[in-house]
Amino acid sequence: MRTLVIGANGLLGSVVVKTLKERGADVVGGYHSEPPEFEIPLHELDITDTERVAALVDEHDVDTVINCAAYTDVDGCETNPELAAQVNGVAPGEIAEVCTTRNIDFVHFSTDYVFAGDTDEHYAEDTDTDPVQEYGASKLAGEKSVRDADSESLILRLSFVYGARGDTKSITGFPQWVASTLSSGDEVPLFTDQCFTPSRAGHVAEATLDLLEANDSGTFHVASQSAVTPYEFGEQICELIGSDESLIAQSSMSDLNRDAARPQNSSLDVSKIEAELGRPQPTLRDDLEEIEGAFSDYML
Ligand SMILES: NC(=O)C1=CN([C@@H]2O[C@H](COP(=O)(O)OP(=O)(O)OC[C@H]3O[C@@H](n4cnc5c(N)ncnc54)[C@H](O)[C@@H]3O)[C@@H](O)[C@H]2O)C=CC1
Repeated sequence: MRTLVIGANGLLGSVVVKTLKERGADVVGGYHSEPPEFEIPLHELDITDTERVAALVDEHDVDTVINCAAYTDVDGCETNPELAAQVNGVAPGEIAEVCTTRNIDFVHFSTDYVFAGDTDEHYAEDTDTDPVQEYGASKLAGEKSVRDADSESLILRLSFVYGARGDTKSITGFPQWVASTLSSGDEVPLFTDQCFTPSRAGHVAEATLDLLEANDSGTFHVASQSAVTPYEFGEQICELIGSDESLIAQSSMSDLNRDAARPQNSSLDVSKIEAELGRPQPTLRDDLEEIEGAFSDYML
């Protein structure tokens, strides 16, 4: 099995590369500007350049393409909707076309932000979509373009991706910010009015490869079974590193002036993938334990 991972320097992409290598697969990586720290064939690649994607697929004779690249800056997408539409909407469909004409597997990732987030329910795969910002609209367009081009593709919707990078093993983003701020003894303001089911990158990578091995296709939600607010997520990080819980302060989404609206509750129903893989999705506590070592710099 030889797999082309596009977006190999992103958080999820780096973890997918690592997981493929652990499973003994040959991996080729495409990255946008900075290469990841892997000893595999690496190529600079813009996913909007479909001819280049096709050339790499042919050059390396890959049998699977996993697209982890996306324009993930939610506020950036709001002010630059044309770029969002091109990178998140059009390009994934063109790559799906490249794959289907060669009869090779294609995996694409989407987001909980395709939903409006104005209900208390968890969203199932077949719930009506209604994104409230350009990022979600562009990702929804990407789902449609992929499905239209390749009905056998796998589309995996994720929610708040976090984890330890596959190459450097370091944590990034929200958990890193919370842990480093707490370990410096500073207060961390965290929203109590937003809710999601965080997707740990390592868990997503394992589930993705298991679905591929089982020859699955279609749309699946891959996330934790725990629906939490950022405040509750922060509390669990605080407990993990042994910090002072009084440093976590309650805040509200309206305290921040951001270009794009966010869904209030974008929690994903994960029962479809649980039934398919025959195992429960992890709780947030399970997931944090898996990457406990990556918090060692912040342990108190
Ligand atoms: N980060 C999150 O909280 C969530 C992410 N997702 C989805 O999960 C997937 C993986 O996201 P992450 O790893 O978290 O994001 P990330 O931002 O860490 O990685 C995205 C990668 O795409 C690359 N990229 C951007 N534009 C590109 C282009 N034109 N050509 C080639 N590469 C390009 C970036 O350089 C980056 O390395 C994406 O499809 C994203 O939409 C879904 C839900 C939540």
